[in-house]
Amino acid sequence: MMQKYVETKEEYKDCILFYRLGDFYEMFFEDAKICSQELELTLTGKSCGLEERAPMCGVPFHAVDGYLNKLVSKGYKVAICEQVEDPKLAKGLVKRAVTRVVTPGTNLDTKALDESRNNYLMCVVYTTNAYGVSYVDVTTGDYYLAEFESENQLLDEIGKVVPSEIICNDPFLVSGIDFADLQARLGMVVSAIDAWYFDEDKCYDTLKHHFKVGSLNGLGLDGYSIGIIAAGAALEYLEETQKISLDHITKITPYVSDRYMLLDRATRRNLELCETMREKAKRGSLFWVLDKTKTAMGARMLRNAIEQPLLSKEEIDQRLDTIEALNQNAINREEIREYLGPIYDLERLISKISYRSANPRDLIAFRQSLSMLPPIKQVLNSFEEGTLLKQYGQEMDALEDLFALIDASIMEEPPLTVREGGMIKDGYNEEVDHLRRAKTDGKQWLADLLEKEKERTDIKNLKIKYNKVFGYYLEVTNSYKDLVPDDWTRKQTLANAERYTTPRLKELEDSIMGAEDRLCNLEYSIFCDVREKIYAQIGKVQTTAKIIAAVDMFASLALVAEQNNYVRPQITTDGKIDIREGRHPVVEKMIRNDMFVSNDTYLDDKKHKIAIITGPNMAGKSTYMRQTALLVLMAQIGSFVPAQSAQIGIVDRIFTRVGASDDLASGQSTFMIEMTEVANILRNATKNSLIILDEIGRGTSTFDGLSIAWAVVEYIANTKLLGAKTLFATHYHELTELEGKLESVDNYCIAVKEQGEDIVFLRKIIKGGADKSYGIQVAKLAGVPENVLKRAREIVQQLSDHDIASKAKDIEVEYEIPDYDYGIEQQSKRRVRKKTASEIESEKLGQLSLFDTSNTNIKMDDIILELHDINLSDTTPIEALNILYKMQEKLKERM
Ligand SMILES: Nc1ncnc2c1ncn2[C@@H]1O[C@H](COP(=O)(O)OP(=O)(O)OP(=O)(O)O)[C@@H](O)[C@H]1O
Repeated sequence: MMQKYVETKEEYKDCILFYRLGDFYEMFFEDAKICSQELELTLTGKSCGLEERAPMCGVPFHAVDGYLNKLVSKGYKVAICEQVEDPKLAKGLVKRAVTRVVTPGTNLDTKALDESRNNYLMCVVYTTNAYGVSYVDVTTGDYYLAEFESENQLLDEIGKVVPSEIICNDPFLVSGIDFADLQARLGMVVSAIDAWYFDEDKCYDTLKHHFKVGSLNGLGLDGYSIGIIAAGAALEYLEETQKISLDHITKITPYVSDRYMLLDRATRRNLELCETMREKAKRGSLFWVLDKTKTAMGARMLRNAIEQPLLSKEEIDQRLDTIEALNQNAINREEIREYLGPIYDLERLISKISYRSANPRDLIAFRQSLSMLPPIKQVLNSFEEGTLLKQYGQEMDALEDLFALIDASIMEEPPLTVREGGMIKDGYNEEVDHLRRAKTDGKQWLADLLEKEKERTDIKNLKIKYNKVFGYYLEVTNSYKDLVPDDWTRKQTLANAERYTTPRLKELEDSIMGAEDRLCNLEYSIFCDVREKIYAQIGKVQTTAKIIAAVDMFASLALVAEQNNYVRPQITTDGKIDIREGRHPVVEKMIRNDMFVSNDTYLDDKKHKIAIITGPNMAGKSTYMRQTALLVLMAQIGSFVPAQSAQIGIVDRIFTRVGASDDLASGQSTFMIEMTEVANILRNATKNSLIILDEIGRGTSTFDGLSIAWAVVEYIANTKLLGAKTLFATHYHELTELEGKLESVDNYCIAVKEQGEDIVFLRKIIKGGADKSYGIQVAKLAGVPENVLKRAREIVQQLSDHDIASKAKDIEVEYEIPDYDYGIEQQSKRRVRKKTASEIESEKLGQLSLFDTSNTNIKMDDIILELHDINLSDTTPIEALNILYKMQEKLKERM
């Protein structure tokens, strides 16, 4: 047995092997150690012919689901090895085989999954210069494919889809994506699968075979090639590892990127669309505010809509019309929502039916859901001709025949198991009724026999009992033992009773038990037949489920709009964003008593492209900018928006660069991440994009930061270069000078009121630049000790006496200094460059006079060698000062 085990384990090296032994799944060796730790199981041992006993632990077969889910949710893959023949009939060792491999992306146990999100398995295939991607949710049958040219686009897609598991071919792993990092950061399992899965011909054949078509032409996949490979490989992998029917995957949808607004992964995270940045929680996200859906299907559709704002005015307007129609008829809306309440997850139920694991209770849940369809259809039909809702009403199949079928066949409260009978309703099948009667009549037969034997033997407390081992028997307590007649046969002796059978009792037992067995088998086959009949209509059920999801999503958006006083945005294509009295949808819910202060936004693609926003810390700059991005995004998903009025010119992309991101695990410095994101924005934004930049340049020295920020604004403002609409928050007040210099830049600030030494935040955005930073006042609010504040005030005073910033502007001094970035050979070569910010700052502080090496004949090499790793621009002024000071000391020594 252990030898067989080792052979099987060899085949499933990357999985934990659950090896079925009787009523347990056992794990051995390393697997046992992992499981004992992760599942808190006792580690025992088993002799296995080796010197040491094999570490072993096990879980009971009937409770396996919980343990499986625990392992899978921790990112393990589990191979289930079952006994595939009846142990009683086995000659020698019982045959065993792996029947399923459970992984995070293929978990079918819906109890373990978040119902408001899809559980995707993503397959990525990398060829010379493109990525083919496909993602499948086995629990719903959703199946997509896409193609991307760059790694960046692929990572954005991963950020959108958030699959639970990625499978890929080898080149993908070596193409530059660090999959261990991906695994750690995104918490998803990434693994390479065999190359044969990606064989092009085989992938085409897999798809043709699955969709039962002679060619792929009819599937709408024209123009896709590598995407098809990913799709074929994904399907093949599922077939191989799951060994379940995949018939519920009835269509494949190509992802059409020009239908949706492009949101990169940093923006998704920064805008907290479906989860918050830090806690990764739903509460505090846009989804949290907008989700009042009643069904799991509706929640998933809403989440997908939030992740994919639209670009077409027609499509957006159609959604807005739908919400308006629902709110003009709030009674209908609430009626629909009431009917939606009892609807279970039809998509996941029909998938369960498709892979034949649905039990009778699932069918009852299905029936209960179906019972709500006719009234919903009726309400939908009452909407005006031409509306989407009316269209849904007309298209929706209320599936009354399936309801009638389950209603007539399956009992109201059936057992969970399918093999023990008690599922099929009386009157549905004649033979079932007949066998049931035999069962009840059998009881009477037994009662009659008992009476007769009591009379004959005079054993007063004679009983007929039943157990699984002995079947029916007569039980006599010891006090009556002497009265037992000769024709009874003893079956068992207990401490104070004896058990007997008689020929007649045996006869009755046979017919009763026979009826029981036949009934169970018959009920099971009828149940399977009902399940098949439902399965036969899977296409209709899936279409109806999508309509229900959409209706639920719209009803939710409508209700949220009404409850929170949102307005319908006016969607245009003129590039103008004109929001009056806009509010942040999440922050306004988080703060108490309607304290949120609304603000206007005006941007266009001509004279008001860029708004530079200054104002003290805590004033509300970030909130304001995110609010603008969120309102545009909400409008483009077709939702009403929190404002008094909003005119939204469709944007093709939203980019954000906000605060420190949580990419620290990737091993990059904060400043490096900041600059990477800025670079990404400048490379990918178009003149129709909306860009949110929050304090860029903050991560480096003041002057470098200011210069970068300045140059970025210039670049964006220049129509020939970029010309995108931009909100730019900054603490560099110097940037406000750009208003005069660049035509399309406006200054705004968030107002505060001074009250003695303190400030009061007014949260109102007004024209003009802020005059002060109020950093110390905010530090006071945060509880920084008074003596620190006092000292800070003194330093501010000193610094402003020097007025570094204004003098810095005039400095154009150029002097010779080696460039540290050059190779050793070139280091003595003198280059001309301007002073760095740190040097100027140091100079102005009067603590160091800058040295000039031009009149000395010192070779710089030695000093440079020591300073080689130090980049001045990455240091604080004080550090820069120290470095320069050390250099000066060394120079003095040499001189
Ligand atoms: N319009 C508003 N109405 C009411 N409260 C607001 C408003 N805007 C912001 N706030 C509150 O002020 C807090 C600080 O806002 P925010 O983080 O946007 O400030 P900030 O100016 O970006 O600060 P910093 O420059 O320090 O990053 C928010 O958490 C929010 O609770």
